Amino acid sequence: MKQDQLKQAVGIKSVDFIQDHMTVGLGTGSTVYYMVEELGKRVQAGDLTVNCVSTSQRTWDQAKKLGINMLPLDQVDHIDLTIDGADEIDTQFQGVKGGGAALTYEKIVALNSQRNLWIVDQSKQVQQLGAFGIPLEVIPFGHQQLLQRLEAENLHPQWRMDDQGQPVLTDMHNYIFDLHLDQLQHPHLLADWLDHQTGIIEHGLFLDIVNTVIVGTANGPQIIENIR
Ligand SMILES: O=C(CO)[C@H](O)[C@H](O)COP(=O)(O)O
Repeated sequence: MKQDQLKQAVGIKSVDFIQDHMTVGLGTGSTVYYMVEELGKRVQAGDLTVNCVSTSQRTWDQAKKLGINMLPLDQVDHIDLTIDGADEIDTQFQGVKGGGAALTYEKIVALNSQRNLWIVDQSKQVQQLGAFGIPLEVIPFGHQQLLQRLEAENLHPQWRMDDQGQPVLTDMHNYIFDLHLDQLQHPHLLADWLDHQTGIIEHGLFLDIVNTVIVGTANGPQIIENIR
C-alpha cells in the first residue's frame, strides 16, 4: 500500500473516536487532511455535531469550507480530544512534530486537550527519535545569534527554506530551524534545555503527550493505547 493510502485509512478511522457534542482539536498535515475530510462528511450527513479548534490556518480553512463549526481556541473552555499527525514516534510513545511548521499551535492545543490521538503511517515509527530532525519555531529578532548558539552546542541547526529558497514562515510569521541530530539519546534533557533558550518559541519534541496512536499498516489501521 502506498503511504498516502495508509494516511487516508488512519485519517478516516480516527473520526470514529469523535463523539457527538465533543470539542475537538484538529491537527495539521497531510494525514490530518484526510481526517478533516471525513469529519466534514459526517458533519454534513448530520451524524456528528461538534465544535472544533484548529492548530493552523490551513486546517481552519479546510474545516470551514466543509461546514465544520470552528471556534478560536480562547473561546472554548476545554478540548475533549485532539487528533494530529506526527513525524516520528518511538517505542516509549515520545514524538517529534513540526514537519508542517505548526508545532507551537499544535503543542498548545495538545497540552490543553483531555486526550491526544496521533494518526501516522508505519514509516513514522522509530526505535529512537532524531533522524527526522527536531523543528524549532524561532522569532526573527536575533535568529542569526541563536543559530550560532545552537551550532556552538553541536545541535546542527538548519534554517528551513521553501522551494523558492525563502524562509518558511509559521502562522505567527516566525522562522523554523531544524536540529539534525540523527539519534537522540535523551529527549527530555534536550527538551528541557530548549525550553530555556530565549528566542525559541517552541520545539517539536512532544514528550509524554500522546494517549492513543493509530498506525497505518498494510493490514489496516492498528490502534495502540499508551498505557505507560
Ligand atoms: O507536525 C506536523 C505539522 O506541524 C504534522 O502533524 C506532521 O508533520 C505530520 O505530517 P504528515 O501527516 O503530513 O506526514
